[in-house]
Amino acid sequence: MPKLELLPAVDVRDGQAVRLVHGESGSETSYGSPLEAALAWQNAGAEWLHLVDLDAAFGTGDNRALIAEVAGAMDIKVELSGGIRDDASLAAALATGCRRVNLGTAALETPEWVAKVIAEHGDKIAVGLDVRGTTLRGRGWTRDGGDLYETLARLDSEGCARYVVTDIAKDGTLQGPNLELLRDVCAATDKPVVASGGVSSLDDLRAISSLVPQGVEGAIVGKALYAKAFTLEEALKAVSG
Ligand SMILES: O=C(O)c1ccccc1N[C@@H]1O[C@H](COP(=O)(O)O)[C@@H](O)[C@H]1O
Repeated sequence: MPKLELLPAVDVRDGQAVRLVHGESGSETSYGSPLEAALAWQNAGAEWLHLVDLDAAFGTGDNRALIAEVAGAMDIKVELSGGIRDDASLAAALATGCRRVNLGTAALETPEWVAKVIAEHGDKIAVGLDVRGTTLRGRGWTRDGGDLYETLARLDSEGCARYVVTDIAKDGTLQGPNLELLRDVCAATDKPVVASGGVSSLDDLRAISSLVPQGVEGAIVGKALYAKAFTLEEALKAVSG
């Protein structure tokens, strides 16, 4: 059985690495230079970086040049999110050399475009399913965007390669992941799922690891690393099997 992939997160707002609580604008805690944070995770042994342009996601500008600098400095695989909603933003994202992009709002608001880019780019496209309960949220998680399972069925039928599932109620809270949601999503799709939101401890990572046979491929870890609940080296060891 493959081991759980860990994706340490660097979320960028106004040029800084930040963590939010429940993804709410204004709840930021700042952790300094995004490049330094990303290099620290790479040096600690990460194989992936989850890199988010929060300003682009919220519609408060963008950090496109800085995101390109960070992605370009990485020797590891980069998953890029935030504000990728049309041909121009997708081209800019892919030009960073990232391994894949996450589409959020676009999957809710412009499904035809998303179907087109899934067909064109295959597994370079993942869709972020950011949910409250079973209702999807877009535009910086401020607007409802439909039913999780209806959208998942549509995206599956269009060949979407992978889903990044975030329980907004858990994100940035250090309250533990929503394992029930992950189980339910895995039961509804054959495609791999990356878990996001709530990881607080090595036991949480072990619990997510136990869902690898059901289809969970990876876990995004944010606040717990920045708050030093554990080190990335400890996390990688915990999921190494
Ligand atoms: O990661 C967050 O904390 C976050 C908070 C609020 C909004 C978005 C957030 N993250 C990522 O942004 C994309 C969605 O961006 P868009 O809707 O495509 O512009 C989503 O995949 C999250 O990974």
